[in-house]
Amino acid sequence: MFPKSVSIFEVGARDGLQNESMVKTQDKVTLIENLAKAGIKRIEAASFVSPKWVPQMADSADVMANIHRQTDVIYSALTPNVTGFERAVAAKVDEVAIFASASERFSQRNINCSIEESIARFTPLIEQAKQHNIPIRGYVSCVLGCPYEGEVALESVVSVADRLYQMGCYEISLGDTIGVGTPLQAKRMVEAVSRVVPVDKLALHFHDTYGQALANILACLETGVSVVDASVAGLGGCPYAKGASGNLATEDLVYMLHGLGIDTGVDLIKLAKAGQEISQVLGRPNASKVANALLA
Ligand SMILES: CC(C)(COP(=O)([O-])OP(=O)([O-])OC[C@H]1O[C@@H](n2cnc3c(N)ncnc32)[C@H](O)[C@@H]1OP(=O)([O-])[O-])[C@@H](O)C(=O)NCCC(=O)NCCSC(=O)C[C@@](C)(O)CC(=O)[O-]
Repeated sequence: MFPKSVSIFEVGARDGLQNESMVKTQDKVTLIENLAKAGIKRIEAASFVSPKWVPQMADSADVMANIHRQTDVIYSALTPNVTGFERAVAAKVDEVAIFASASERFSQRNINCSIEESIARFTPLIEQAKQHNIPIRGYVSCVLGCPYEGEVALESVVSVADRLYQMGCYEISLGDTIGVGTPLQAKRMVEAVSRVVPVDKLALHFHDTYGQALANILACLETGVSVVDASVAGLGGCPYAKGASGNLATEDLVYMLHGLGIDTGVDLIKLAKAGQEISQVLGRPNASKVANALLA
């Protein structure tokens, strides 16, 4: 049984643009505003990580300050530590996201610490977020494979997801960071995690490197999960996962969901135009098959 509706968590402006060389602040703002106009209600708009690590996101405070915000849209940001959280609060984000990994080596490469150290680093951040009444989302990277270790033990995925949930994350987003997973594997992973984290608190975050993301999402929807991360025009990748392409294109996801009779609240044509505009700004082909077909 598929869910009646799916909540789309749009990550193009963060996961997508963190990998692009120096996009103008105004172009980011326009993208975020266009996404909201297309009916997207949850937008990851910024990332308060170290600008030494990811200079592409250094203007996150300016992005947040310049968005013409819609009251029914949640504008979220990544925060790796208390410094990032304080910057996010100053920028008046609606919610923050912490990000851990199920793979030790990816954790070291991405946030310069072990999995255990990352949990310790998140603890004071979570305490402060609770004091400010700011919801915290949790990511687990490398849930279906790691660019440095290859296979990742399912027990590690389950354990990290469980810990982030127990610490107070309201939702756990399961990241196939390098898009290597296949449908049965993805479904089994979600089923395993849902034994410790309720399925209605899980989200799918599948990169499309091997062209499997849509099939993986379809398989996982059968478990009851109803939140899916996606990236308009398939923007992006991860600076610490070489060769990984962007998340599944939001347009392709919306097209499939609407075809299944699943409500998203998104206007597909407006979304496709938003993706086309940012693709033109970046001077790169639009990675959404659906957008290319619709706008032809
Ligand atoms: C975690 C750290 C900071 C550790 O980095 P570090 O070098 O170990 O930390 P540090 O505390 O030693 O700080 C180094 C310098 O950065 C500064 N600094 C420190 N923190 C901040 C901050 N928040 N904001 C601004 N400045 C900061 C700090 O003040 C210091 O400045 P200095 O004294 O040298 O002048 C670093 O590794 C980092 O920022 N990593 C982020 C990497 C990243 O953004 N990766 C991509 C996002 S994750 C992803 O894409 C996966 C996901 C979520 O999409 C899911 C999936 O697909 O799997």
